[in-house]
Amino acid sequence: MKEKIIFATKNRGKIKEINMIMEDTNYEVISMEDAGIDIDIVEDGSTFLENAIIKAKEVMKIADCIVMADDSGLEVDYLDKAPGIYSARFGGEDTSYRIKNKMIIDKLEGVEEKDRTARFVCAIAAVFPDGEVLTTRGTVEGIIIHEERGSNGFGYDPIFYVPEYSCTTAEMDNESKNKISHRGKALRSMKAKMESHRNGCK
Ligand SMILES: O=c1nc[nH]c2c1ncn2[C@H]1C[C@H](O)[C@@H](COP(=O)(O)OP(=O)(O)OP(=O)(O)O)O1
Ligand SMILES: [Mg+2]
Repeated sequence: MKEKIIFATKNRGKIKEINMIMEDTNYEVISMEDAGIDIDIVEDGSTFLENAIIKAKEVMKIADCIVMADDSGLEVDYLDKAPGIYSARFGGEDTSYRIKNKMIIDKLEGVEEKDRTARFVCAIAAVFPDGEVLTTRGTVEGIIIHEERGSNGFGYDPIFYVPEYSCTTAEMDNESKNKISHRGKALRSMKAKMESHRNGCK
């Protein structure tokens, strides 16, 4: 029997990527929705890591299994690393990503290629029923292009171009994106940490 992990997110794009990465483990990842948990979590931490821990601990209050959470976002160097932890709230929480992406492109109008660097950052926290907390982080470097490209992924993927792969993360399939992404890196580190920390504890 696989051990259950509730992933404390309401973002379906994340869940898809996460399920693929966790497929080869002894864990069964279920979404908050599948777990019947519908709570609004206030993400008032000052770092990705703090917010990931807040999300996982909030769900742990009403769960009986391992809870994991991801807090992630886009850092644009020219904008002093904005939107950063405010990525989901940038331009308003309910504003579409078509508009958010356009807002970022507009803010970079006239900015030359070398100054359009950006990165996706992902912090993951795993909280265990015994109170232990494990955390990891992953990043991927890219540049902000001038128009949206691609329709896979979610969020800021259509404007995030990865030079080494000559495409945006929205032009990659889930498997390719997971190989290089902030979330892929953070979650694979978490899998490794869980193996070394938790073996024999159960
Ligand atoms: O791979 C990614 N590809 C494109 N955009 C991404 C990615 N990863 C994070 N992002 C952006 C989307 C959102 O604006 C913010 C995450 O915000 P964040 O609060 O962590 O997630 P969320 O509110 O969508 O779902 P939840 O908090 O329920 O997990 O960064
Ligand atoms: Mg959020």
